[in-house]
Amino acid sequence: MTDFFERYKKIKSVKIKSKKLEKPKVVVAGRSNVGKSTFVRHITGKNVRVGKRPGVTLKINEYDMGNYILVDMPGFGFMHGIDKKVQEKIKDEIVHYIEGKRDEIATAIQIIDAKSFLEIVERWDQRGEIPIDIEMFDFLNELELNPILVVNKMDKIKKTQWDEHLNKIVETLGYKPPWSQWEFVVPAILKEKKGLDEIKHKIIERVNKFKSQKTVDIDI
Ligand SMILES: Nc1nc2c(ncn2[C@@H]2O[C@H](COP(=O)(O)OP(=O)(O)OP(=O)(O)O)[C@@H](O)[C@H]2O)c(=O)[nH]1
Ligand SMILES: [Mg+2]
Repeated sequence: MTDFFERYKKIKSVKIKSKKLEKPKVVVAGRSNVGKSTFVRHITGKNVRVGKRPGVTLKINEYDMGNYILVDMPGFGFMHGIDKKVQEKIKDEIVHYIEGKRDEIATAIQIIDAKSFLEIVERWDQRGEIPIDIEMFDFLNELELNPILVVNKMDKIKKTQWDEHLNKIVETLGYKPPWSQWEFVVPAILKEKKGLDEIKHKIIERVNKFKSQKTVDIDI
C-alpha cells in the first residue's frame, strides 16, 4: 500500500515537472493576405510560403522558437476562389484550436491590413454584421490572451496620416484615441521588417509573464 503510494507520488512529481517545462504557444491570426506568413518567415528565419493570392496558408503550422511555440494560423474571412464552406471550416478550426489549447497559449498576435481593415469594417457595418476582424479581436480578449494588434502594410498609408488612421482603427475596436496610449498596438511594415523588434519584445514579455503565472499555479 505504502509502496504503491510512494510510486504514485513519484509519478505525480514527474508529471508536474514536465508540465512546468511545457512550452507556451503564441498564435498568429488574421484575415487572409494580411502578412501572417511574412511575419512568421522573418521571426523564424524559415522559408515560410508567402503568396500574392489569398489563402496560401491553409494548415495550422507550428514552429519551435526555443522559449515558445509559434503557431501560424490559416487566414480567416473571405478569400477569392475559395469555397464559402471551406472558409467557414477554417474559421471554426481556428476558434476550436484556440479554445481547446487556451491554457497553453501565452498570447495571440492579430495582424490586420492597415488600409483594407477600415474599408472592410465599413462594408460589414453597412450590412449590419459584426466584421470578422473585430469578432476575432474581441474573442481573443474575452479569452484574456492580451492580444498584440499588428497594423501591417503601413507603407500604404501616407506618413502624415498615420496618427489619424491608427486612431480610427483603435476607435473602431472600442478604444479611445490616441492610439499610442494602447500598449497592444504595433504599426508595422512587415515586408521591410519594420515593427518586428517591437513585436518580438512584446511576445517575450507576455511569454515570461505566462511562464511565471504557470509556475505559481502548479506549486499550489
Ligand atoms: N505593401 C505591403 N505588403 C506586404 C507587407 N507584408 C506582407 N505583404 C505582402 O502581402 C502578401 C500576403 O502576405 P502573406 O504573408 O502571404 O499573407 P498571409 O496572411 O500569410 O496570407 P494567407 O496565408 O493567405 O492567410 C504578400 O504579397 C506579401 O509580400 C507590408 O508590410 N506591406
Ligand atoms: Mg499565410
